[in-house]
Amino acid sequence: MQSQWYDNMEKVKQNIIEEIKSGKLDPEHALSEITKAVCQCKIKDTVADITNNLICVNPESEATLLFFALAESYIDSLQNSSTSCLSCLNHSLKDASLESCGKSKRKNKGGSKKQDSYIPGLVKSVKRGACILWFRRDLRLKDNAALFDACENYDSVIPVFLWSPLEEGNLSTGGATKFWLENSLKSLRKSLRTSYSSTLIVRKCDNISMELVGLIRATNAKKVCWTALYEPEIKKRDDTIMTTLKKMCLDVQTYHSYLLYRPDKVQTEGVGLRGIGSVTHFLEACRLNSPGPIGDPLPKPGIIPIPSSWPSSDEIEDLGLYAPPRRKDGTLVDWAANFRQFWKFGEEGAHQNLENFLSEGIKNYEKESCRSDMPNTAIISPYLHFGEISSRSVLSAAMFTDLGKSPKFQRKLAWRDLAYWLYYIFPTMNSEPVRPPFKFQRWSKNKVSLRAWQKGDTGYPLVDAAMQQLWQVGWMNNYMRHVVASFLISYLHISWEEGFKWFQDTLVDADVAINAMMWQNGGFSGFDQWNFVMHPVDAALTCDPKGDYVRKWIPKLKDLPDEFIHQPWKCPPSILRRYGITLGVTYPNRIIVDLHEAREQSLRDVTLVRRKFAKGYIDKHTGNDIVPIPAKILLPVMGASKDHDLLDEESGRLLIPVITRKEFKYRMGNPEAKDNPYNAVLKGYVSRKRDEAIIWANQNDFTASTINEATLRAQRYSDKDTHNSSRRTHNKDRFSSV
Ligand SMILES: Cc1cc2nc3c(=O)[nH]c(=O)nc-3n(C[C@H](O)[C@H](O)[C@H](O)COP(=O)(O)OP(=O)(O)OC[C@H]3O[C@@H](n4cnc5c(N)ncnc54)[C@H](O)[C@@H]3O)c2cc1C
Repeated sequence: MQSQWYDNMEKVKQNIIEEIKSGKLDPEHALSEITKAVCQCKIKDTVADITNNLICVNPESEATLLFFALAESYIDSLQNSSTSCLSCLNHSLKDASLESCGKSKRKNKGGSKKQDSYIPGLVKSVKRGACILWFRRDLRLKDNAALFDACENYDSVIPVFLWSPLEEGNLSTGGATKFWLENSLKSLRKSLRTSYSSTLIVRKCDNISMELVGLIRATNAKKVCWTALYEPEIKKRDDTIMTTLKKMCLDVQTYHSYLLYRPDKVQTEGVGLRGIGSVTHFLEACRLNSPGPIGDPLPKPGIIPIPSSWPSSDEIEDLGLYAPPRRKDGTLVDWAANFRQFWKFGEEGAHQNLENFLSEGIKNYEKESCRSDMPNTAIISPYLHFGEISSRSVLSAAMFTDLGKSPKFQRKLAWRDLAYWLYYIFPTMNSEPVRPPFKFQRWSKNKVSLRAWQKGDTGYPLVDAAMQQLWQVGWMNNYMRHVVASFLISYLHISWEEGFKWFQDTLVDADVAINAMMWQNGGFSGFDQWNFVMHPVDAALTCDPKGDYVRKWIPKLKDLPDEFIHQPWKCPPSILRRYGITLGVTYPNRIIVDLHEAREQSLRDVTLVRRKFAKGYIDKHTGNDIVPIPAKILLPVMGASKDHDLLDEESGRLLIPVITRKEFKYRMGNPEAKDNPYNAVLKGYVSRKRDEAIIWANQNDFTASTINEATLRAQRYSDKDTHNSSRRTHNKDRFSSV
């Protein structure tokens, strides 16, 4: 077959060359003849065969390459004749190959997934001057479609990173993320220099649009491209930049690789709006309505063509991303010293963590991703945030390993996309409750409690260890985020907004969309609502059973025996003394003692607000909260489905019933109830042994049993109370199986 099409092409070529030589055909016309021959199927069967059977199945095959080499030889022989016409041929070839690939893909349905949107490296374009590649949160060389395309099609590629504190400041830019960004940029620039003799131009500016225009003029660039981001504010800014550049007759292109599914393409047709906010609903919407498979990751580009001269650049340090404060004596407070120990920044670090996870951690992921004392999760969130690895690469690598097909891990990646989709629909998700009545929730303004939580000084070792980890390395696993969020919201009664702000500043993966979604869900007011509350002691039985995690992050408690490590207030004073611990001095006393009462107060506060706004905000039949959203906001995501039953004609709003915690519904009907059959507090794996050990230690230590008697009695009483009120029939932590 190969020789057959080669003969055909050869015949076409000879004919055309003869005609050019004899003057019957001018070169421009010749090109259109070739275009017709190839694309309008004069040699239809051959071309279709090749493209269908070779290109899609194996883009690197000899036959495929030969096919395009032949096409290229025409281009070369006619190089000087007409650029516009050449590029026209090139486009036609590309279109033809894409079209045929589409046919082939359909034939291959159910078989291996292939790149659906672009076949790299098949058609060598006529190079078209310089291209500015505007790096943002895609700081990688692998699977970077914008970079790949620029390298394929332009004479030179100018990698640029622009930092405008004015424009980006509100969003992803807490202290920890800025530190991360600085290091990530350094890593990218190093890779560009060592592997490609290229570089990264960085500039600090006020107005990114103007800076880009300046760069275009200085480099005579013909194109600017970038990877799309989806935060509403950034998108709006980017749309304006695109309009400005297009007015300059520039070629401007955006690529979509930040997420698995573009938020503006996910629709609820066939799924409806009920269940919105849950990952199951989201995945179903993607399954039914996504435009196509996500495709395979692209390799790094072979070469990155460099310009003959580089525009000027600031130093990365000049961007002022990491600006540690100075002491009075002038020395720097290098608060990120531990970050450097813990993290390997950049693309290499991302792939290393993923590989470690896929060879080890994933084995325990399904059942024990909650463990804070073991590296059972991927630890890739900051890399995903800054695009040092694409989520497509993560998914694809995971799918290669049997264990990586773990549904739980895949769902976690979907959670990330869900957050962006919700933020796209609800652009104020980071600043106001999605459920309107919760604007009026009573929250504590106690600054001392907030500070204690932020600094890890609550007196609850599990909470404090997590907040210490956050402070020292900018990260904690998902389970621990739930523990500290529950403590802030349900026990300290401090608004989720404070938690959101603190996380934005201290997490290296701080991500407005995800952070806001999670804090709203924890703070009762999100599209979803956690049906659990983490108990600050009992959760440890699930995530840190021996206390190793606490010992690591609070070394002053490290010598405490296992049974006291999560509740030092129960430890006999003689043992505390032996290990040099004085509660209230070397380690704080608990900022709240009666956890049960604190939780009850939280329930009362929620019930109060729900009762006050029952009319219009609670579904009479199910007791679920209702979120009213103007229909016009949701029309773009609804496709052809209209969800008529949810439409309130009078107000033009869709009244969407949302997931509501069972104990809230129970309390609505029974506000004075003393019982709580749906108690959401997770008790962890109840350890009889641990409780017995505590009793024994206290009975055998005279000092303890006298001095601490009152406290212990109160504590036992409150424990008993909480325990009795829980009607759960099994001890397994529900959340760990989510
Ligand atoms: C209150 C709260 C705030 C959070 N804020 C952020 C944040 O600002 N940025 C952030 O990236 N994650 C946030 N998360 C989600 C989650 O805790 C982290 O993504 C996860 O702990 C990162 O660790 P990992 O890479 O080992 O995750 P893995 O468990 O290995 O999961 C792999 C990837 O899936 C994604 N993912 C996992 N869980 C979630 C989730 N619940 N929601 C969305 N995506 C998820 C992340 O990109 C993660 O890297 C928050 C969770 C809570 C409870």
